[in-house]
Amino acid sequence: MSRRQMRTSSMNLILLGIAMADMTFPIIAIKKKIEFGSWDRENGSNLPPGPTPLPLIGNIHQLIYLIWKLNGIVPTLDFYRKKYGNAYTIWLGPMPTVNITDYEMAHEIFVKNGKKCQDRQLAPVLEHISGGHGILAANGENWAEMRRFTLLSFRKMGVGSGLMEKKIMAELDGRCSELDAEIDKNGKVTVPVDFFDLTVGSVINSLLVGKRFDENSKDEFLKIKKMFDDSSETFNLFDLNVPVWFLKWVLPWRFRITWDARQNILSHVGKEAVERFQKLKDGTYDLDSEEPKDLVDCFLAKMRSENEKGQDGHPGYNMDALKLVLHDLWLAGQGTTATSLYVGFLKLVTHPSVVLKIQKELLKITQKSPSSRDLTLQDRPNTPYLNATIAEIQRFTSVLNVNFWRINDELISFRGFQVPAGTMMTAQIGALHVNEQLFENPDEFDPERFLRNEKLLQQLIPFGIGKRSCVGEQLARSELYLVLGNLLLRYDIRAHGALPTNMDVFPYSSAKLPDTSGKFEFRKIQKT
Ligand code: HEM
Repeated sequence: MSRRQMRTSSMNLILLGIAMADMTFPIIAIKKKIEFGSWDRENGSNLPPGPTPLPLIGNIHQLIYLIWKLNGIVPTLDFYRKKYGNAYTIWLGPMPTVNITDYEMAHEIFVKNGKKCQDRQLAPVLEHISGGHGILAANGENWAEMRRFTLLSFRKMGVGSGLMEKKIMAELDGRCSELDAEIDKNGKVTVPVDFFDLTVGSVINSLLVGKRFDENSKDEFLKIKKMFDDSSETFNLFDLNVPVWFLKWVLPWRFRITWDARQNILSHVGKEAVERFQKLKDGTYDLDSEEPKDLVDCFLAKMRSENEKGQDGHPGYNMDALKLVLHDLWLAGQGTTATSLYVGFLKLVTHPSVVLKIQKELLKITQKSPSSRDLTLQDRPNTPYLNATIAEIQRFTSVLNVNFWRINDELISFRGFQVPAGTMMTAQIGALHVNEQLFENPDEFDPERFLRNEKLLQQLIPFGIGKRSCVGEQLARSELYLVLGNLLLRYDIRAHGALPTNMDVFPYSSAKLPDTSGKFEFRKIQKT
């Protein structure tokens, strides 16, 4: 771990402590108008077991100690699971949080009782930036409308169908032709993490604003990406709860780093939308609502039709909301997918027998006389080994150390527990994916676990569960399948130098960030 990383990690741990001493209660309790004590047994609540909380500070002191001792949030959540079972309560100050680490239980709460827990506990700093618009840091009618709109627009643009597949493949082919040019000269090419970032970033950018990242725009993309990574390094449980005024006045550098990263993404993705809106007003651009070019076109068409309805139109369709939706999709879809691909290749180059099995499976399907072809989404039912490997990669990657909390708006009863309205609850995906009751020997990279027990595929929830689960799941699944599968068909891929082993450089932050210094060597596989 570099000195900078060590500094950030220690800082995160200290901040976690300050945060919990104790901001959470006044902020959430006042906002949600929840009375202190509403979690008492007299009020009919019977929360799952957990460590004994102290007045006001709850379990914060134990949390900080364990996170330090066990070196991370996921091992701490796993420790509590082993001690108290798959549903346990941890008190962040005087606020209880109910944590679930088992699939069946998560399904019972977040799917069967899905409507009762649609709202997120919004990080004040993110809510401040979003103003309640967008998808990620929004709740209620605004969130529901934007989520519906996004899913519908994705469908219109061919996500999950051949149309999107063509776009992903065109992007991959473009990137591969750059690699091939280098291989033709030197016999091999060194591939850093940027390759995955740019491939995924371009697919999302094309979907959102109709542009891929080429030679001219790639530096701009990498700059924004770096800013966002820097802000993610420091974003932890503290930022999820602390009020904006505290950040602004006591830790202005910390507020600025989050604010700048978000504003930069906003202005980058928003620029194209604003320019197009202006052209539409000037009459120099027209919308094709039958075949929208990208998400901006879909939104502008909807905005126009809602405006035409006058008072009856939905007020949520305006330029601010468009910018926020673009921001959220870019933010939520870029790093998650690119990290999964990068971690995937880190695992694959250290497990050559897995690669050989995948290649054998894929060649059987794609290498038919007289020529070979690319792998397509239609092949999925015939590639169980690749499917299992992608599942195992996603289990290992588990992009969130601590999942976003939902807040239930009605009492939820499960397995004899009674969780009153206003409680923070979540399926802790990271901890669930290392639960040895579900995934035997969880530290081992073992794709075949999913072939030995097919039920396991259902119990893996990398995209979350319930009403707030991932909007980009279909897109991400298509990208992972096409990019991983086709790269393995085209190239012999090995490690370039020593590979990093640290899969979570900032184990105290809310997202999992692997050491991205790893590089790969690609050589072309000669095809028939
Ligand atoms: C491998 C890639 C991805 C992973 C592992 C992933 C994972 C997740 C997870 C765990 C959540 C939170 C679920 C919860 O609250 O329980 C989420 C939410 C979300 N994801 Fe993804 N995601 C990925 C790719 C994408 C892509 C490609 C997009 C869009 C282009 C996207 C957009 C979103 C949005 C907008 C939300 C918030 C949904 C809401 O609040 O209603 N994600 N994702």
